[in-house]
Amino acid sequence: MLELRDVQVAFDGFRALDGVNLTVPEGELRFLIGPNGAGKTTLIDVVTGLTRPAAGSVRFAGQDLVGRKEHQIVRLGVGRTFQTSVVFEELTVVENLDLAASFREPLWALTRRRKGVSEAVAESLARTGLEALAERPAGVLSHGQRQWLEIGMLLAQRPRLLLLDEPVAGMSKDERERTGELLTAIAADHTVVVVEHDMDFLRRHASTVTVLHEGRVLVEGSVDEVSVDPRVQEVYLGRRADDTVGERS
Ligand SMILES: Nc1ncnc2c1ncn2[C@@H]1O[C@H](COP(=O)(O)OP(=O)(O)OP(=O)(O)O)[C@@H](O)[C@H]1O
Repeated sequence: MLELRDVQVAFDGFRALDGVNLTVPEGELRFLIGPNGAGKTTLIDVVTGLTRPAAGSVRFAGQDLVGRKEHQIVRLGVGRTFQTSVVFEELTVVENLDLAASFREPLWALTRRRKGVSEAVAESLARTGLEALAERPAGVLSHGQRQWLEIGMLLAQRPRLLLLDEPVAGMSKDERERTGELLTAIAADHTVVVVEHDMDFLRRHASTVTVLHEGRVLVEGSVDEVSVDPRVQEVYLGRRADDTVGERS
């Protein structure tokens, strides 16, 4: 379980997070939305140790995360994707997965590794549906396949909590659908937090949505509850929430 209490982050006096309270129970697929600058990426940065909050607590699976280094938080089972790609184009799909998986292994395990793919890598390939592309260089993947590879690279690290920043941005309709199914499948045995703006996507795949605005949690509820909430509509410039939310990125 992930729990943020009264988390505050300030950049030169500007309050990017202004007292965020958020609880994500184990095994939930939680969507995080909010206008540009609402603090969504900052929230992920705080959980993953990239940004240290000025105040508040961040707990995951009984551990306090504040003050820990990024790699320590990864080892506690928290993984994230970035808005920018971390894939090595010259390496094959399986090599990228292998490299990601090795991040959590001690050095002796790397030197003693047998030939062939590890269980974690094989599982990631199967889950993301990339088996047929395993030996292709990552550079030849389509945009959608590349995003799945990044999710696979996270899975290969065997996290318990995954934080995904706009995983369907730039994807085709079919790719979005497959990603929604993938996220739902992953949430069967992980806790997943997804930053996403696309309202159609949320309607199809989200159960609970948290709306951030100006560094605070504005509303939390089902997609239907959230999209008709007057506070959410007002935040999205008084237009129909589903129009505006869909446009922003
Ligand atoms: N390192 C930083 N230094 C200064 N200001 C920052 C920094 N990181 C974020 N901010 C500011 O904090 C606010 C929240 O940013 P954040 O990226 O978390 O928003 P967001 O909700 O993810 O927005 P977007 O949808 O545009 O990605 C923004 O006003 C941003 O300009």
